Amino acid sequence: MTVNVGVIGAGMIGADHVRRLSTIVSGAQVTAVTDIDADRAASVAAGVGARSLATGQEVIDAADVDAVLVTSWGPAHAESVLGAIAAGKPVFCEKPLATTAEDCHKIIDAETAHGRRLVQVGFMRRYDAGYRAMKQVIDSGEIGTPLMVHCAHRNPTVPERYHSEMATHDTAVHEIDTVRWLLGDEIVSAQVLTPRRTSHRFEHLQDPQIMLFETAEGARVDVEVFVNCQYGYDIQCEAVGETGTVRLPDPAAPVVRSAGRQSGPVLQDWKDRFAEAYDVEIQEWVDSVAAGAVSGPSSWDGYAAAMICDANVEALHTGEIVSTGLKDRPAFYA
Ligand SMILES: NC(=O)C1=CN([C@@H]2O[C@H](COP(=O)(O)OP(=O)(O)OC[C@H]3O[C@@H](n4cnc5c(N)ncnc54)[C@H](O)[C@@H]3O)[C@@H](O)[C@H]2O)C=CC1
Ligand SMILES: O=C1[C@@H](O)[C@H](O)[C@@H](O)[C@H](O)[C@H]1O
Repeated sequence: MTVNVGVIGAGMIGADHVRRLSTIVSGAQVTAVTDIDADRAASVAAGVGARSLATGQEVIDAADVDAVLVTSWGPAHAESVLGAIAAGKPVFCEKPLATTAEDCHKIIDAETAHGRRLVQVGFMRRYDAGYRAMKQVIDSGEIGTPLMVHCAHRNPTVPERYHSEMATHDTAVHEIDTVRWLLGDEIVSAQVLTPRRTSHRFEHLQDPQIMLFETAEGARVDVEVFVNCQYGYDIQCEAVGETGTVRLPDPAAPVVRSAGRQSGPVLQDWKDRFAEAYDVEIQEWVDSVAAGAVSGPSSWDGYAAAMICDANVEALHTGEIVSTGLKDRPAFYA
């Protein structure tokens, strides 16, 4: 079976997923594309022989669209996801699921009323080979009960429009989801420490930030977000258990020994770091749609991330330890 995909939002990652669906992923084709920038939609659609349509609703309703991929701006996500659920069509939504926890909850309610899962959220690190290998080690019990996780998310620079809250919503949101998934545990509180600021930043930005989370089972998680580190895109993660540790491997790269020095490259762009993870993520989504059983990060995971991000932003502004207020995961999302 070929899954016909309709795409809402043909910007940077939308166009990249269209390319991926057309040239890398098997069992899928892009049949319709929309964007509020009609020229962009037309150009991306033409590149893969798809139709360009005027609105997201037209894409959702199209007879030749079996499943919907939402890659518009965050504030527009909820409307498209709710539209897809109303049409009974599987929908892959790039993070965030919605920009408010309230909208995430509307999606949970609509999906639950529909009676089976339709939504997958684009937390692609769960598809990265290194993180998957880490999870296998943790789940095997080899390092004992996890006690701590140390993470770092460093970008070389960010543009002026990036502000302090984005360190949570745009950046640490990946660690928030990844740690919940790695540990199979929920984050119950958040605190943010604000070190001396780097001079390599726009004046309005608190950079770096150290985020401290506690899980329901009592593990402690620290996430360093440093988005003007200058030297590269660097993602680090180490879980410490009662009897051992496991560390995320760095991407494979040649080690050069020359002129009395040993050196190797550091990636500069997150698109390169997670390129393979995106491929696997979209392939597994297509396969799950074809099999009629959507899996992967769920609406509940999107909601939990939104709640934890909100608590973290409050913690940034107040300096307090803030409870995430998350209730138990509903059986529907077990
Ligand atoms: N999982 C990941 O690692 C990443 C996820 N993202 C997420 O993907 C989403 C898109 O990000 P980018 O591609 O970087 O942004 P972008 O600005 O390059 O593209 C967004 C596109 O959506 C279009 N758009 C906005 N509202 C629309 C609507 N109501 N209907 C149709 N089109 C609409 C815009 O015109 C634009 O072309 C964001 O939610 C972002 O957080 C982005 C980068 C990486
Ligand atoms: O979502 C993303 C970007 O918005 C963000 O800026 C990067 O640091 C992330 O790693 C990437 O996955």
